[in-house]
Amino acid sequence: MELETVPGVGARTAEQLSVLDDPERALREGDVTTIARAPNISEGRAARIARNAIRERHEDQAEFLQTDRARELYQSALSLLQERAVTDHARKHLETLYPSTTRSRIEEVRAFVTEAIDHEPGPAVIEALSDVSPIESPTELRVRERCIATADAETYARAEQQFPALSVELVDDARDLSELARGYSTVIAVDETFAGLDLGENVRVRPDAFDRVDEIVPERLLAFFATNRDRLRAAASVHEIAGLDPPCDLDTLDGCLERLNGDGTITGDDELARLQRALDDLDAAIATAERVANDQLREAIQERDVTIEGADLLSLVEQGARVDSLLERELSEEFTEAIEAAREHLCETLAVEEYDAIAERVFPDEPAFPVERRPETVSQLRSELTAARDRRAERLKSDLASELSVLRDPAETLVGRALELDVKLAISRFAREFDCTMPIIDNDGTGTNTGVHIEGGRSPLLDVPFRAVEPVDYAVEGNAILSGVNSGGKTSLIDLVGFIVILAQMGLPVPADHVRLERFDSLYYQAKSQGTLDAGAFEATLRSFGDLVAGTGTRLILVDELESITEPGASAKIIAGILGALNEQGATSVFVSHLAEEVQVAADIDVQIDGIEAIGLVDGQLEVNRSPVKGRLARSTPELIVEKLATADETEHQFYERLLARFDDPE
Ligand SMILES: Nc1ncnc2c1ncn2[C@@H]1O[C@H](COP(=O)(O)OP(=O)(O)OP(=O)(O)O)[C@@H](O)[C@H]1O
Repeated sequence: MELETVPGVGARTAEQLSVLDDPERALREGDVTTIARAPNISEGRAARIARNAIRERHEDQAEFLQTDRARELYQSALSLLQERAVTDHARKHLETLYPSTTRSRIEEVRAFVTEAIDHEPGPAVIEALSDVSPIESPTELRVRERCIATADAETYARAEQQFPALSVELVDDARDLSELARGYSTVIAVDETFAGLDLGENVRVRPDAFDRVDEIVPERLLAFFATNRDRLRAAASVHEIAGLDPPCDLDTLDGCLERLNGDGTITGDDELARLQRALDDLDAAIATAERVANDQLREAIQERDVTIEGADLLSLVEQGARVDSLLERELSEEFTEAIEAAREHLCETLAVEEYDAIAERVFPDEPAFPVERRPETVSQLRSELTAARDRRAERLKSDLASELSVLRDPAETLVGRALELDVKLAISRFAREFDCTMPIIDNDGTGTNTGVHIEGGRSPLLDVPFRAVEPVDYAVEGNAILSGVNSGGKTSLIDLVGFIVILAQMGLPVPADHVRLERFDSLYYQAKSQGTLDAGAFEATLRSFGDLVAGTGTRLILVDELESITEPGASAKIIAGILGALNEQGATSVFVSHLAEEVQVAADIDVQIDGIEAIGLVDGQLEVNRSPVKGRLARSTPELIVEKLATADETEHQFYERLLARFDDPE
């Protein structure tokens, strides 16, 4: 059962969802597994609840964003937020924000946002966030040197479940147990019945093992912290830099992580390091010890004049003695010294004085030249060192795991909060960079249609740098036609209206000084057609308006130059008809049109006309007042140019004046 196809929900399968009790929160968090764990919800039910919540959310969103252009505007809003997030997790999480038609949902996000925009998005936090990523579960591990033993079949099944990293062995009796101990460095006997028996050095009776999983298999917890070491450190520094309240003592956490290698082994312990080094250097140290002894002996032999009486020599030869006995007789002192030197060298270079008894056996007192190690005692030394190292490592792991066990949940919270801060900072940066304010969303149910009122709105969607965007004021209540000079900013204005309404219903701040609006049930935005539509496409467009006027609920309708789809005369009649129907429904609409007058003439109702006016021509360029003037039909660009020619000192100015008069009185 895959949930990962749904944007905003973490890439998890239902199998991985152990529990799920709050799908709304899960959606907000962007990851169904981060929600509170309630033990009595089955995976199947959890997945069902999640799917329903996701479906509802999509239906909500699909209902609100009625057209491609409306969906594009939502995507733009999302992208502007996502560009300001540092982590993939936050980008995904931001996708869980959507324009909702539900008041409670909008208010819930607004509460989150209000807190979010208080956070200062300083460069140091942003930098620290780049190393944070969601907690990862380490791969399943197997510990081979330890096993669980029980004589009870039920306990066996339970142990198999609770100790997946260990082998679980069924034994008959204590003898079996001792037998088993030969194959493992530690056997954990979990039955009470084994308590008090003498079971050998490496058998431990732990009836409490089930309550102390982390102590019995510290590797599991250590692997978790080792896998997440870097992101935990990054999340900790995010907390420090941003001044967040950490869920645990960060110095303690850091101290623990300091003692852990990336592969889950222990580091920074002198004793463990000493034993490990001794093991690593064992062969080399023995070879050098041999050399030390032999060099010393060689030198001693060279320096000595050995005088041996013929009779002694004969007796020795007759006894079949080799040169060793000669050495023993003649150079015993030197030999003892050389052997001593070898042992000392061995113990010193390995720094394992406590093993000097074994060192004595590696280089025994029996004279020989050259001096050579005793291989069987070398391997004994090696196993003793290995056992000592393993015991030490195990103790350290166990100690560290017991310190870390209380940090397991805080660790998840730590990373979770850092990631959440990334989401908040993305919103905060958006709000700060685009000078946003929280819009006022009027309560519904009052029967009044507030429409949309924007003061000082600045669109981040324009192709000019944000600082160069001229603020616009615009209010629409009921239905209006927006007229205006070419390139005056009509399309940009209805984009801004749609964009602000989408942000507001997502629960987000809007790029304006002041915005007041009603909560709409849907946004219908018909973008400008690229040219005249063929009969089929024209019919489809008309049908969509048919559905629109037949629909219910509070609607915001934005339409850009519908006249471009067909002939001007027919267009004016159609627009007038649609406006009449929408008026009856109490919808809010803005129709951008160059046919404002024609529509007004064709309409049965009083249609408000607003105009984006050119103030004049500067160096052949139109100077425009981007805020529409209410109730005024804007003069067109051609009119302005004719006016300029008529008023200028042109020889043909009478001709231009006559042209201009036609604009004043089209009849
Ligand atoms: N508020 C503004 N501040 C700065 N520049 C703006 C603003 N509004 C629009 N513009 C600039 O004017 C250009 C034209 O705007 P827009 O396409 O919205 O005009 P229009 O009136 O719809 O044009 P047309 O009549 O050709 O459809 C934009 O690309 C943008 O560069």
